[in-house]
Amino acid sequence: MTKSTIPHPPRRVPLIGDVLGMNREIPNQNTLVRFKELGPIYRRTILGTDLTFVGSAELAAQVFDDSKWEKHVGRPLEQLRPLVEDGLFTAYNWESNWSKAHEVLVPGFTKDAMVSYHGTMVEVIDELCKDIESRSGEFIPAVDEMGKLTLEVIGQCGFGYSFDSFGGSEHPFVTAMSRALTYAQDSAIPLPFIGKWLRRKEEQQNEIDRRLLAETVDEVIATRQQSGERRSDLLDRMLHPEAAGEGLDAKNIRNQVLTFLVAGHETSVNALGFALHFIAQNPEIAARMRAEADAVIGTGTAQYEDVPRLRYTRQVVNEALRLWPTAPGFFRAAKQDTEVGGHKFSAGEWVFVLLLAVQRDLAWGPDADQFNPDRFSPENNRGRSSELFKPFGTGIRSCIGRQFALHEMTLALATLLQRFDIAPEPGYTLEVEETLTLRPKNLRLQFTPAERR
Ligand code: HEM
Repeated sequence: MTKSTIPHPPRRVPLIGDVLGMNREIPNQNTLVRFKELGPIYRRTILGTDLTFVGSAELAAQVFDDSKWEKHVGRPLEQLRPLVEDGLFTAYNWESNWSKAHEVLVPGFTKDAMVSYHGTMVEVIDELCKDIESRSGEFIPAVDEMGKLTLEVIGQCGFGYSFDSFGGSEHPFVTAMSRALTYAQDSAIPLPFIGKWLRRKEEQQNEIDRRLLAETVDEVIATRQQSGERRSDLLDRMLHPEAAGEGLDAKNIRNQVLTFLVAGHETSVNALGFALHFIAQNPEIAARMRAEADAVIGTGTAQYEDVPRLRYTRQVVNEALRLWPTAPGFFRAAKQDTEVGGHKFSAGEWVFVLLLAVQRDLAWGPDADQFNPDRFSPENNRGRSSELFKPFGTGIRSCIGRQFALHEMTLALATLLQRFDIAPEPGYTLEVEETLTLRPKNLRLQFTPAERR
């Protein structure tokens, strides 16, 4: 079988290619639907560029094989390069700064490091609860509210910097970041002719956003340098590397700080949003989480060791990340001539693995589209193949912040459940919007102090 046999959407337009049936607003959800029509692998060819999508566990397993495939910095990630250049997330595999930074920063995510961040996470979650309590009974925009939490947590734990998120209006960094990600996503699909001209205004806005993001990062770094303070955090590790010669240059430190502010914030906030949506919609799930939090944490403050014992809460987090992976997929490139599902790929060719489809593979059962945290119970976890659940990516370039995110989200949800009854807005049905990530659109929830406290 040759690569030309890979299915493509119907009605190919001469010269331009497979432009019909594209959806620029929700491209990932559109791709999910296409798999149902075209099978687990298909290709759009637009203006000569091939975009190949993989959407089943069986084919994903082939592409996750690190001996044949590796991370690819795809178009949307390339669009972020003017902003974060060779930061960990967007670095090309061959860039020496990737391995340098990986070595310097991995110790910032060990168990000891996580223990050191725990107290700050507890404090920020407490501030979040106070903020929510001051608006008790109102329907509040849940994603914006969780954004205050995740920005403060990464700002304070990673860089000893507070964005004063609970002080007043949203920090301009958040708006600029969200727009920059949407801009990157929009650039993922090549635009025929007139598109470039239509995007002039967005390009200008993107310039402004990039400047603001860069200025914010400079302020975060300058604040630390001026104070001369030493802390056990990510910034300290970069500014004062343990071994001589291991250091990152100033430009790369800047790229890493911005990378962490974006990567450490955007995906976690949206995952919390999805989890809260399902918790609000399912009172029996909320009741189980609350009973667990009461049993594990009791009436005091959550300790570090409590978090791994919040097993059901973690199942809820996992299930939210399965059904709506906030990083909806990632790119993989062939390291050698190889095959996927019998289709030939030459070295350097790439595919986009849509987790949104892979994590709903029928191997999860006929109800794969339903939210059910019991899928992740210890007995159901036994024997499941790992490619069915990859919300944090795969291989050496998978998420460095995985434990950080899981600890933060589990702790935050358990604390919120202990303190509040959470109700959905009447009539709300989940709609998912896409920047580079997925997020619940217009999700507003009502938090009322839990009656028994
Ligand atoms: C629910 C939360 C999160 C999700 C779903 C998530 C998902 C991912 C995924 C899928 C990748 C691999 C992307 C690729 O292969 O192109 C990745 C990489 C990365 N993530 Fe996360 N992430 C989350 C939270 C975090 C947090 C909290 C941090 C930082 C504190 C972080 C920092 C990074 C970095 C720096 C990379 C690039 C790693 C490398 O290539 O060396 N992420 N993440």
